[in-house]
Amino acid sequence: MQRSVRCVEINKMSKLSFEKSASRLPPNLGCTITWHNTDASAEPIHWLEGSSVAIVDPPRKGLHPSVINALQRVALSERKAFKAKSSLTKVKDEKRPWILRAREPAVHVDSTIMEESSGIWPETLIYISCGWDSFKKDCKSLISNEAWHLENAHAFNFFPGTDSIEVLAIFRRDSGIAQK
Ligand SMILES: C[S@@+](CC[C@H](N)C(=O)[O-])C[C@H]1O[C@@H](n2cnc3c(N)ncnc32)[C@H](O)[C@@H]1O
Repeated sequence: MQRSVRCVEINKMSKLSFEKSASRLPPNLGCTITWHNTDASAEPIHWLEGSSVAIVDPPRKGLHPSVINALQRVALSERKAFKAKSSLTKVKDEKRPWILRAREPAVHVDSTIMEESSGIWPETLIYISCGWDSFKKDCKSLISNEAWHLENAHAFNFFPGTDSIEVLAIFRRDSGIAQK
């Protein structure tokens, strides 16, 4: 299967940094990397489907409730119902101009066209946090119904002299529950 990385970012200005970072990657990665300028909270299930690993690096306030909800449902095998619901929102006309619907990549690294994959859902969730309080809240929600379990978490003081703590946490989907 063709390996791929999909990057989702609401701020269109980050396109430049993405392109700069992508240009530093070695050639022939054998991997498709795309950058999508969109609101990940509008249709989170779309971005989770087809990914074996999800990496989230939310702002200080933490993950949007819709993303938490999608992650819980993915882990609890409620994907079918959720996907059906998600397809309905797909055809619905979006009246809110601030909601971006850029499913097509704005930047595509590598020439391979990425195929829509289905049946694959994240088994691993990597959470990078710059907000300790919101991380604790999100962590509680993710592990509350045993959807995910926290495998490992490390705190980093990237900015010595400040009380800013970055947390790198790894969650795994509970395989027993995922088989349901
Ligand atoms: C802590 S920063 C991480 C940025 C990037 N990962 C990096 O290391 O440079 C959080 C990022 O989430 C983006 N963001 C916030 N809400 C979002 C949303 N609903 N959908 C997609 N991106 C969002 C912000 O624009 C911001 O760039």
